[in-house]
Amino acid sequence: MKSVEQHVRDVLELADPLEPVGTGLLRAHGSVLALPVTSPVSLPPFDNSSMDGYAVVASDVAGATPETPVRLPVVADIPAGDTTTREIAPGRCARIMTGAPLPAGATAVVPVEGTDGATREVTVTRAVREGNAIRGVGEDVEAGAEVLRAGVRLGAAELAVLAATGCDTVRTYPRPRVVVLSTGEELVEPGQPLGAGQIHESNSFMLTAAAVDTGCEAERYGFIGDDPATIASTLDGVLARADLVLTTGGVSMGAYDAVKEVLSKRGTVRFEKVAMQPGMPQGAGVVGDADTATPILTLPGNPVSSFVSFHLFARPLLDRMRGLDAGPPPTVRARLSAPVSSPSGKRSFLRAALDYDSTIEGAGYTVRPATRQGSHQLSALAGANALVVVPESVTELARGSIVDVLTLPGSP
Ligand SMILES: Nc1nc2c(c(=O)[nH]1)N[C@H]1C(S)=C(S)[C@@H](COP(=O)(O)OP(=O)(O)OC[C@H]3O[C@@H](n4cnc5c(N)ncnc54)[C@H](O)[C@@H]3O)O[C@H]1N2
Ligand code: MOO
Repeated sequence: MKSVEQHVRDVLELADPLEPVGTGLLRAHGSVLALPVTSPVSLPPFDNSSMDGYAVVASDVAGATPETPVRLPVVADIPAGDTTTREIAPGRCARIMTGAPLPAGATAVVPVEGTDGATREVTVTRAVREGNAIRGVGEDVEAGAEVLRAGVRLGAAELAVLAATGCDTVRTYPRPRVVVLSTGEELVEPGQPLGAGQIHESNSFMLTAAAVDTGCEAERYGFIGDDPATIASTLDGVLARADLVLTTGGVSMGAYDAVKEVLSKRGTVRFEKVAMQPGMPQGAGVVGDADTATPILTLPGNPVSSFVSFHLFARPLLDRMRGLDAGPPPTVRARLSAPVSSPSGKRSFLRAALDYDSTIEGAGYTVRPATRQGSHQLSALAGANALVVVPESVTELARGSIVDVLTLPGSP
């Protein structure tokens, strides 16, 4: 059987990072920056006050106390946004608001709490040092400096720094467009009654959500039956609007495993058994014309198998497409709170709840494996935030063993 690592390598060969595009800031939220951004302006762009108060010459108020107040005439009133060029001479002051430009000649700001707040002649009762409550030009960012490097994921803070430097468009890797298509004659749309032998379709909801969580634009095509001609024409129809197609079902050894039948005759998809549990039957390749070939991963139909396959194979590929490092899934070491078993020769990915435990000496993680580990058992998947990895050569692990754990969205 093929190793998990080899299958990851083969999947990552299926696509390069997508061609970067220019995008407005909010549209770029969550995307990855393709080029570094330098600031054309200094931040702050001008010396300004960090407090509401009075711009003064610091030496004028050096001796100010409640017992020995200093009185200064107020020659100007400067709100934030004031565009007038202003200046104060020694012995005078200007009332100034937070964010307002510091008048020339001023060397400090006395907060309003250190004064009587008067508007014609102010009484200052607190001495301040030179530079007090002044935010100097460029003390945050100097004009020409790099503010974000290529490869950064744009979150709230990154969008703020971009906007602050006046940047309204950035070059980012587009979000991969993922189309999710499930197959199976037994499937029924949720909300509809079940007939004999039928189950409600769930994989396409799960994978569409997982793709969105991975920073993609995902389309739930829904599901179709096992008719090869319908599968072929449906795939042809979605290729043009997908950077990655994910299918589920129809890839094992069954007599009606139609995805395998259809894709064995077109594209480069190879169907293989990967030495893992769950998720053994996998297909990966590209379909469509050479210049527009679209990667496709055919994931197994069992819901838990499909979920685990997404995190091990689809997520790294999607990360690569959107400009991130497609490294191994994030992993922590944790202490098992219950014994587990695993088939020999396969790497198990057991659904589990990971907790950060500050009572452990030196602090650390504990991980509680779910009791229902069947690849059809969605109830245990729903409570899981991690996957315990049991190596191929290990069949039993005792409670208390230290194990590798893949973290999933929502893990501590
Ligand atoms: N003789 C063998 N049988 C099976 C093998 C094998 O090696 N030899 N492998 C087993 C393993 S492991 C898996 S995993 C499954 C994979 O099967 P398929 O990918 O062909 O998937 P299906 O047979 O279509 O469905 C499997 C299972 O999952 C349910 N299912 C399918 N699609 C959905 C969906 N969209 N939403 C919810 N549930 C779905 C389906 O009803 C089946 O119960 O094969 C084993 N068999
Ligand atoms: O590999 Mo299947 O995914 O065990 O259930």
